[in-house]
Amino acid sequence: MSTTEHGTRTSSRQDSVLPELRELWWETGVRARAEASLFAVFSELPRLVWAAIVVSWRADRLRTSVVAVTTVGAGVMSAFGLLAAQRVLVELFAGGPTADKVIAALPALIALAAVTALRASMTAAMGYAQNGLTPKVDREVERRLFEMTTAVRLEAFDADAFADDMERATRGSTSTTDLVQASMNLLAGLAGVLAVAIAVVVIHPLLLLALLVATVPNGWASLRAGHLRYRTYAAGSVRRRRMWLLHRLMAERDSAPELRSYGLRGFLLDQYDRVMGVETDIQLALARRVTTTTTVGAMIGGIATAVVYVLLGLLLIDGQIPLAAAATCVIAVQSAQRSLAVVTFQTDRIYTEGQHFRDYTGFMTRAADYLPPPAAPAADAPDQLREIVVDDVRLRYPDRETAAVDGVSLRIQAGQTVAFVGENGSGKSTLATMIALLRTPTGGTIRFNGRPAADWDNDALRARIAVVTQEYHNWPFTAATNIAIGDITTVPERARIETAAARAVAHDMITDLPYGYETLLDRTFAGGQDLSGGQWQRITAARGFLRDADLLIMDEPSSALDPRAEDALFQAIRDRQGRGITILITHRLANVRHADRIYVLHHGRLVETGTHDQLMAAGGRYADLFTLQAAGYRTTPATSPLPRQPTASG
Ligand SMILES: Nc1ncnc2c1ncn2[C@@H]1O[C@H](COP(=O)(O)OP(=O)(O)OP(=O)(O)O)[C@@H](O)[C@H]1O
Repeated sequence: MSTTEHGTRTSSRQDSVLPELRELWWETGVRARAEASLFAVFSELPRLVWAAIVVSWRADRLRTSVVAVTTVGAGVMSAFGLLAAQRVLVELFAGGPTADKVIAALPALIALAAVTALRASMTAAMGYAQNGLTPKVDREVERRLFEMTTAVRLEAFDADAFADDMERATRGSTSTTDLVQASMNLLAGLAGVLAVAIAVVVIHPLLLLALLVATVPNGWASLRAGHLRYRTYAAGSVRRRRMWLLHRLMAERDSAPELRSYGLRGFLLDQYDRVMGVETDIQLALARRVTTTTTVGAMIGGIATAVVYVLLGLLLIDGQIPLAAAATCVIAVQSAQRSLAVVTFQTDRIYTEGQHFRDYTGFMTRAADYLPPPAAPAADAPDQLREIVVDDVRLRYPDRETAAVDGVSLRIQAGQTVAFVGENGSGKSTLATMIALLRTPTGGTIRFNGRPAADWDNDALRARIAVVTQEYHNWPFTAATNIAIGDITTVPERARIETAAARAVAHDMITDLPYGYETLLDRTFAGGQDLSGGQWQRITAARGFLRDADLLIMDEPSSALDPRAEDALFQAIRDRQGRGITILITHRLANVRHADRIYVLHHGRLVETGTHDQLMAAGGRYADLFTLQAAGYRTTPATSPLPRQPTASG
């Protein structure tokens, strides 16, 4: 079936709910807010404007003060301007020779020119201060977000919907500048409206009511349109994430080879059509509703303005107001309409951006629950890690029925090299991440030199631990910095970096690169290079060796290494024996033979413990796995000691 046919097929059932469009918990809350009444919008406004002022104040006090003063000043000048204009008209419409009328109007004319110039300079100063505020507010908010996302415990990333929550918070952080700007423009618009209202009331109170009638419908329409747009945004967060994912899968280098070798083009384009079908439909429905709402609002607004002018004419004919006052009133109506248009537009903006801003502040509050507890007063770090005791430790991931690590107890002492072995998913990495203080156990305790982790200064304790994880990250930095990440203070210490690289069999490979240690390891940059999987693994192993930590955890450090590199790496690991603690996780059991102790995990439980010889003699799970693996290296086929895993074909 062609792509177009796929598209047609899916567009005919656009309303069907695709499996990936699952509604998440936070969307329910967002929808409730998005469905708030107009009354709720207005009642929310003062709080949002206040929040904007607080953010702005924190970012730059001087510029915030300038904006506040010029906003009020410009409003006052508007009122004076109108009153001066009325004075000019009164003098010009009075009886007598024209020259006398002009001379009489001259003081008011000079006053009008002065307040107009003053108002213009205040508006210019306000604009200048606002432009300077934008980058400061951006920085203030974004930095706080990054401070939070880099501080939360790893568990946060396991929690359902945390990624969505964070995506929306990122959007919210960029909304803050808009919120601040809109709040200031709103206050400026309100000052303008207030000035006109005061001037109009002086002329005739009834005109104030007419003014409101002329502007409220447009205001309602623009508020409603903003409200609809937000609802659509809220409902589309999961879909947008999916689109982003598809974009990456179809347009990026990493997925390009598999996409072609497995012929995934049609499949992915079909996925795209499905998601976009739903998206397009929703956007079209939104456009229809927004257009209807704004058109109706504009029509009612137009009728209301006509009513205002008719009313003015009637008052004039009736002799209720003089001609000069009526003329001033026309100017006032137009000025008020301009200011009120600003007010309603900015109200809409504040409401819309305010929702995103609340996503940001809400995320910051929720994410704070994942911050590590503050260090105990006077908490310190041990001089050297002498002993690690894992006592009945368990960890269950959110949304998982069973514990990944279930009641594990063990003791590791200084100088020991221990190994965690077991089948895939048996809990080895989870146990190691708890010992590395990256995750907190949901039960039991881990003690370092006899004290629970919570009683130590965790940052200082972590500095004594080096971890090479299975899911290492290829940082877009130079080869030298990629290794220095293991102890970022060593960036300028080339000798240490090179020693660590040599231990991880990475030195020669790095010097062969076009710029040696200064080669940028990311092809997206000019002159950047990419490495093979095994070469990256050597770099990450070097990262682990750099700190010469009291505790080194190596989780599958050799899965991509060639036999020679693997042998050299394990030799370097063995060199630590008797000095520091090393925890080794590997499926290549030949490499754990030298370990002082081997812990065998199965379904999260510790099922066997001992040295290689003890475990082989016991003839249990370890012996089975080892014998099976060893059989693969024999030249003559051996009978498998393990029952084979059932296959799909039986
Ligand atoms: N972030 C996570 N969220 C939910 N479940 C997880 C998470 N990480 C691991 N698990 C689950 O916990 C169990 C133990 O995983 P773990 O990675 O500790 O196993 P492992 O023994 O290291 O496996 P492998 O040999 O494949 O590396 C598995 O069932 C896995 O699916």
